[in-house]
Amino acid sequence: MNTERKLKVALLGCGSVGSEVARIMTTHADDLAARIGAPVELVGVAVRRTGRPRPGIPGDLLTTDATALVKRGDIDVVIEVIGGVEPARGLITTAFEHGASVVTANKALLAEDGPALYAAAEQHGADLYYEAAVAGAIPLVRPLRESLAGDRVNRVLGIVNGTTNFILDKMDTSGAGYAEALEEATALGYAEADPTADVEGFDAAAKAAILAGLAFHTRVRLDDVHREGITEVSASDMASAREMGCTVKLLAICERSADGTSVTARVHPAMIPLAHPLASVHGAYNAVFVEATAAGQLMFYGPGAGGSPTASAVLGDLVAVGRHKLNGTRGPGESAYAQLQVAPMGDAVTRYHISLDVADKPGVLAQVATIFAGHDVSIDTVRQQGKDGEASLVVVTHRAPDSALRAVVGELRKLDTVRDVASIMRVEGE
Ligand SMILES: NC(=O)c1ccc[n+]([C@@H]2O[C@H](COP(=O)([O-])OP(=O)(O)OC[C@H]3O[C@@H](n4cnc5c(N)ncnc54)[C@H](O)[C@@H]3O)[C@@H](O)[C@H]2O)c1
Ligand SMILES: N[C@@H](CCO)C(=O)O
Ligand code: NA
Repeated sequence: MNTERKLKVALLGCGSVGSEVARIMTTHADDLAARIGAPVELVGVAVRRTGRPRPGIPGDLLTTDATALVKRGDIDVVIEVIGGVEPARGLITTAFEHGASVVTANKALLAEDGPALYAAAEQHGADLYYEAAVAGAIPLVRPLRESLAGDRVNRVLGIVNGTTNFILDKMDTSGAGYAEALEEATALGYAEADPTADVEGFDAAAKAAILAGLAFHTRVRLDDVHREGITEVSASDMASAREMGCTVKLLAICERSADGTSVTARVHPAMIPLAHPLASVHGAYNAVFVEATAAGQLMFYGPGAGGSPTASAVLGDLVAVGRHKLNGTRGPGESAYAQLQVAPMGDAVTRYHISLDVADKPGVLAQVATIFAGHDVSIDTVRQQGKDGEASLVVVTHRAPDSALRAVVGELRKLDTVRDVASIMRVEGE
């Protein structure tokens, strides 16, 4: 080990993740030094307020001037765990300009401006590592960026948001409504005071953009990802899923088209069969399937959130980046050479579960079936239950383009005999 040389690290942000990063850097200092090849020295911690005691962090390391910290010029690695787009973006760019490599957990920033960050890293000969940004502790970024770099990934499908998985799991197991389940997620500290990013699917969509970019070697931005959150999922949707032998999960799905020329990325709630491994992902856990031509199907599972699990991923990146710094090498930069077209949601191929309230009289089923046939959508199953001249009809389709399925629903709504389209949910995982 090179004890003359120290790896100087600056930490930006000392919240849930940052405080755990600082703690593990101290408690595992000897192992980290042995693995990197030089001792790690935490030279500064940027916080919003310095007054509060931070166990294990000497007070003289704390500063409220993050910009001055990243401009010191002697920092090897900046760890950014502030979150959000600004000031994180400016601080990371300044860190590169002053010779540091960067480890970040910031999916929102990467999904918004990843290419510019990569370009800045490239320009200054630095590393940009972000294993913690997707699925917390679960190694997923590095497998896609490195281990599977020789294969052709065709699909990434999984649960990448712990908060929403906790809420949906609670609704499924206890019959609770959405509001009640969200309240419990907030009380347990999974959901933040403002849970919008999680429940509206923004967090999962940012992760989907990052995963799609890595999987398909193509730039995919947050705006390219079709996004639906879980706020409209009702206890009755959950009950119909159960009746079909399914549960409801918020899924992120990134797929290469059948002809290989385009990709789609989407986040939405979907029914999945109880026998599917994703149905057994409970609480705030995450799980992601990666399907590749040579490798076949791989499953990654584990804690996708929380201070300590996320710090594990940050520290793994610190070791990788630290080794490169000492050896004067770099890890992989951006790989977006494939430049595949990112197709709209209408091109995604999926299945629908549609519940309709209809008039219970001759010819209604035929009318409904004609609309499906008119858009080339094949019906898998139909279930009807009649009562007092009205009937509830549940139609499950085979796979079809989302645009065709949406057109079917539009026409069904116009039929006089269809009183209400009570719910529409996609079905995945079969
Ligand atoms: N918590 C998780 O489970 C988790 C999992 C994966 C990724 N992440 C990501 O990690 C990052 C940090 O998340 P967190 O949960 O620790 O958030 P957090 O809110 O607990 O911590 C962020 C900290 O940054 C501080 N901060 C804000 N502006 C600052 C500034 N200008 N200078 C210095 N400090 C500043 C805040 O005071 C806060 O203490 C985010 O990008 C988040 O998306 C979090
Ligand atoms: N809010 C995120 C944190 C991890 O990225 C979640 O619930 O999964
Ligand atoms: Na990860």
